[in-house]
Amino acid sequence: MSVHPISHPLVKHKLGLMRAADISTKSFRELACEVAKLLTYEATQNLEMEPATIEGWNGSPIEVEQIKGKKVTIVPILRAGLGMLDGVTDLIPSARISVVGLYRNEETLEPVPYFEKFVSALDERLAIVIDPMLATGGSMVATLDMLKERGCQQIKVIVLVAAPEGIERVEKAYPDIEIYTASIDERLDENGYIVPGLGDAGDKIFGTR
Ligand SMILES: O=P(O)(O)OC[C@H]1O[C@H](OP(=O)(O)OP(=O)(O)O)[C@H](O)[C@@H]1O
Ligand SMILES: O=c1cc[nH]c(=O)[nH]1
Ligand SMILES: [Mg+2]
Repeated sequence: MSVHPISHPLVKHKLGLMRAADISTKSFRELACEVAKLLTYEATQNLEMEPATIEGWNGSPIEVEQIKGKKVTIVPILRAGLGMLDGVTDLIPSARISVVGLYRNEETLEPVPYFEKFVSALDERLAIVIDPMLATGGSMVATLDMLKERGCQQIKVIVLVAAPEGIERVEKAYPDIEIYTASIDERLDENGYIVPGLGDAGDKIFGTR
């Protein structure tokens, strides 16, 4: 597995703003979307291209490059993953969307599934899983299990913040998966929250704090 911490100044600056204790719901939501967009740009850098011939402005045929017919499904993990969705679809507007609903049991920290709706032909698609937080990694591994069970072969993960513990858990279960993140933070605290982290990303995006 490769982990790609994205150190672009815009990503670092915007993520830094998201860490402020007094950030508003509006700002947190806007920044989550903007950082997601920048990470999507990085995560799609090596998509395969193919040449195509089109009619140019003066009627002459011209050679252009197009993204090779790879179908994409974006997979937000509810709830918090929805806060990144608009940023990703801004760059990949024709992507299909699969949804996975999980919440973390506050005592065991294990993921509890409550919803799933996948698009068809997962075996032919690149899946881009999005969630702001990769903490223990339980929610992400559960989502990757669902995708793999349905035949999905190419998967990328985009998270705003990752804990080393979560990266390790995903790496153990799925060594072939690439993770794009705006930051690898220090550690998890005794309640399974990422430090320094962002706090509860779902609560901040939905205003349920
Ligand atoms: O790596 P893990 O230890 O599994 O923790 C990360 C998960 O926790 C958060 O979701 P939460 O359970 O708070 O649900 P929510 O998005 O509905 O707030 C977050 O958005 C991840 O999905
Ligand atoms: O730090 C964390 C860990 C899990 N879920 C969050 O929203 N934040
Ligand atoms: Mg939450």
